[in-house]
Amino acid sequence: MSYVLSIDQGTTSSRAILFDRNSQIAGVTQREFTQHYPAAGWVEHDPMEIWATQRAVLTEVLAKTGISSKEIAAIGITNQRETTVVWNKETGRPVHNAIVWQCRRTTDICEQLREDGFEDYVREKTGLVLDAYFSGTKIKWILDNVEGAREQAERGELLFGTIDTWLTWKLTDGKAHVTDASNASRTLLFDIHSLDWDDVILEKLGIPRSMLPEVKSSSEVYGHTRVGKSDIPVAGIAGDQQAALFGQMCIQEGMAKNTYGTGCFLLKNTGDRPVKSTHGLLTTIAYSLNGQVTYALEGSVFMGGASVQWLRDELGLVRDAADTAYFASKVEDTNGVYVVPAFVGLGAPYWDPYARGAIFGLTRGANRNHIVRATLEAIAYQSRDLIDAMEQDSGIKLSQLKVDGGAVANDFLMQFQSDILDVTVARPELIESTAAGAAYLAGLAVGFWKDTDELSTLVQVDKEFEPEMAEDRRSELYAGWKKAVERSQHWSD
Ligand SMILES: Nc1ncnc2c1ncn2[C@@H]1O[C@H](COP(=O)(O)OP(=O)(O)O)[C@@H](O)[C@H]1O
Ligand SMILES: O=P(O)(O)OC[C@H](O)CO
Repeated sequence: MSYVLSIDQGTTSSRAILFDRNSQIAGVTQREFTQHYPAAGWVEHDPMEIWATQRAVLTEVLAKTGISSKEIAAIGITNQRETTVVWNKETGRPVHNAIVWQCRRTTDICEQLREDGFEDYVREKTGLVLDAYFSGTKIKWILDNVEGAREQAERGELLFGTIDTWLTWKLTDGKAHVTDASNASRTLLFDIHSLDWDDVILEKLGIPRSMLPEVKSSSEVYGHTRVGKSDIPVAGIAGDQQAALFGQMCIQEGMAKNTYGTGCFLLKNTGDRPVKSTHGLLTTIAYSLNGQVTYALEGSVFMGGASVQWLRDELGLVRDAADTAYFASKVEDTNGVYVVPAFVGLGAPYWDPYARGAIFGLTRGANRNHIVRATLEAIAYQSRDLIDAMEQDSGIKLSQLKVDGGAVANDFLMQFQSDILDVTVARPELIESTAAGAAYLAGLAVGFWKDTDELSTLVQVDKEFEPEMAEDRRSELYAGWKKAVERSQHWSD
């Protein structure tokens, strides 16, 4: 057998990617699916459409490459995290659309829990903040709002799963109702210390334990799926950001990756210690492998590449995202301009939902190039905010930042990131780290790859960006950023 197949079920598309033994991509297929916005701030997906598109791309990638199902050693799954599906065990039909991680409909439930003094307990047990982002309150919403759902759940007729669980259940014809520890750690229901569902939180949210999947490691055979005439083991599961961490082989304590997509997701491996953040970062499970759980600290930037889309679509300052590097490099600096892209408030370490976007430092000489450059720089400043917070929380200094995601194609951004952090930024040859991570986890489980030492030899660096900026310049620029952020805060309060 020569390949491992990775299923990458993201927020906007379902993809299938074939990796060979050298971790080279042999084929990719992708299908977008419908986003449902039934009310302001609400986001849903149809779980059957997710399954149909995922199944279709799986078949298509084999047809497109002419690779036989007999050549596939294992399937690994990586997924948009937190998104919640509840379905009937007998019929296999979801009782409601999936409630997507972005959906804000359960903000009031979170507010109520906070008023009840539940926040510290949740933080302590799950490592998360009490927010509508996570699955727990979304399950409660479905049980409270779908007619008859709570009674059915109490009779043991309904199952819950994040997208990994839903897909594994479908792939194995309902035989495996499982998740992995990385996905479980995003539900708001999982005690990341005892590694079990937490009965106090389940009781508070009125969620019967019988709905919940069995929590497995991130690399083992969960079941088999029939493709053509082969029964292929489904053997790896990890949430997409954790899969990217593994795909970049950030397997030692202190190693970190930042994914620059629509938003930026920064994860730092903290080894076998769950580190409690005092700066609003999340404590999460990176992966569970060979009987050992590895933890991570996580922080996210809401507006990463999305702020480049804003330059392109709303301001019309560039025609293509890639042009930003050209315009930014036409000037020596931003001429004192700072863009704070707090369009939806600010996340860690500020957590200010009332902050709003702003451009500071405009003078008569400020032009398009300065604004474009300041927007790219803002992505790097926000990432530095997170890295500083992580260093303070974990006491571990970052030695190198590994990067991936669509926006890492931007050399200007990568160089500025290195300059403002005073750290080497390493861009891998293979920027499909997420899919690679799921493939590696699955391949390890079936012996396709021997161990992480072998995998580490497969991850090749395309380019390393070394810091070139003088320390006093770095301090001056970053101090300006902090001042700009301060001015943008509490705006719509
Ligand atoms: N050369 C570039 N410079 C800056 N931003 C870019 C560049 N290419 C893509 N982007 C940004 O990266 C994002 C797409 O990256 P991707 O990893 O596909 O995101 P996602 O997985 O979140 O959809 C977009 O927001 C886009 O604006
Ligand atoms: O689907 P993505 O890549 O935008 O990732 C979504 C994250 O997993 C949400 O936590």
